[in-house]
Amino acid sequence: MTATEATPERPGFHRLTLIGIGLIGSSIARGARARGLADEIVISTRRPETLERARELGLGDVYTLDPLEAVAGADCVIVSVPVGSSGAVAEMIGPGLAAGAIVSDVGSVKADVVAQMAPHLPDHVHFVPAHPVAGTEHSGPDAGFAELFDNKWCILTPPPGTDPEAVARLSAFWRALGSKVETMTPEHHDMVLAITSHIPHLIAYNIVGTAADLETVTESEVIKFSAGGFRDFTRIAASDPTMWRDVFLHNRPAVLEMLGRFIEDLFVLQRAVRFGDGETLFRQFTETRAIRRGILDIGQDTAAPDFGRTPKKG
Ligand SMILES: NC(=O)C1=CN([C@@H]2O[C@H](COP(=O)(O)OP(=O)(O)OC[C@H]3O[C@@H](n4cnc5c(N)ncnc54)[C@H](O)[C@@H]3O)[C@@H](O)[C@H]2O)C=CC1
Ligand SMILES: O=C(O)C(=O)Cc1ccc(O)cc1
Repeated sequence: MTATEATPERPGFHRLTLIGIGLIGSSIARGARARGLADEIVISTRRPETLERARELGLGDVYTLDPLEAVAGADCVIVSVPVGSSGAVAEMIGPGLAAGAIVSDVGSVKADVVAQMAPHLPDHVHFVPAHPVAGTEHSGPDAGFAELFDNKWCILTPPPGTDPEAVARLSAFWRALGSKVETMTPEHHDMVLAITSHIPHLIAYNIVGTAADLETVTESEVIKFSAGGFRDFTRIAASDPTMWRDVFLHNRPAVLEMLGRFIEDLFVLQRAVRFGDGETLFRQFTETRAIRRGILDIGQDTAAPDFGRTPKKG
């Protein structure tokens, strides 16, 4: 397939450049290769060891540490680095981007990433930020797999005035990778993801930390008796520290808003426990059970952070 032949029915790119080749970048590479979505895949990353590993795994066709060389002649560039590095990467690649290229990312945060990247991108490219709501607690090029995006959402947040054809081409690419695509504003994305993904990760990091402190008192009991719920939290709390540090540093307003609401609601439950208010507890648990059943009924469970359901890969 060539770039000129690509249509929403026959999606794909001529030269697809992936900057960053960890869990998400390498899953895109594997998926694009498996589904014939690029004539050529160019891979660039910051560390020579990671690039060498990508080469050993055969993830692409061209490998370079030079981001400018990587983006030359690319009709699509996808940046898959921790969100705190998005601006620096955009600054490096900006001068080398070809006219008409689609530039995208996969960051878990959108408003701040758009603010970091947009000033460095020339007017002659189409900037279509994206977030595949699909992942695992693993990271690095070995962790990716071609099916990661199957039946998962990919959210696009194109700035107002973005060429609809570029949005359609990137949507078609993500659909061909297996995703369901939805478009929204970056600000709305950040609020939704704060409560559905970012706060759950913060809670997991916190509860495992609290339990680890207890463990020093009770020796190995926390691990020994850890039943379903806690084990699932430990999976989430094993997620990459750099990536998650960046998410919390770059989605502060939405995370603080949702954390405030969460803490208020937690106090209500704490009060109910303290005063033996079984009615409040029962009502709350009944409501949340109905929400879970509703999610399963409409087949949307893959869209939510899935504490423990994703099979371990890589
Ligand atoms: N891990 C997950 O479950 C998901 C992650 N995301 C987003 O995807 C992005 C990448 O995450 P992962 O692939 O999980 O991370 P990862 O840690 O597996 O890979 C990150 C890659 O970026 C490279 N890198 C870091 N800084 C760089 C720089 N300045 N220039 C070039 N390369 C650089 C690293 O060497 C590595 O290859 C993040 O923005 C994250 O928020 C989105 C959906 C799910
Ligand atoms: O591993 C899990 O359960 C996840 O929640 C993966 C994940 C992490 C970050 C995202 O932005 C999207 C999905």
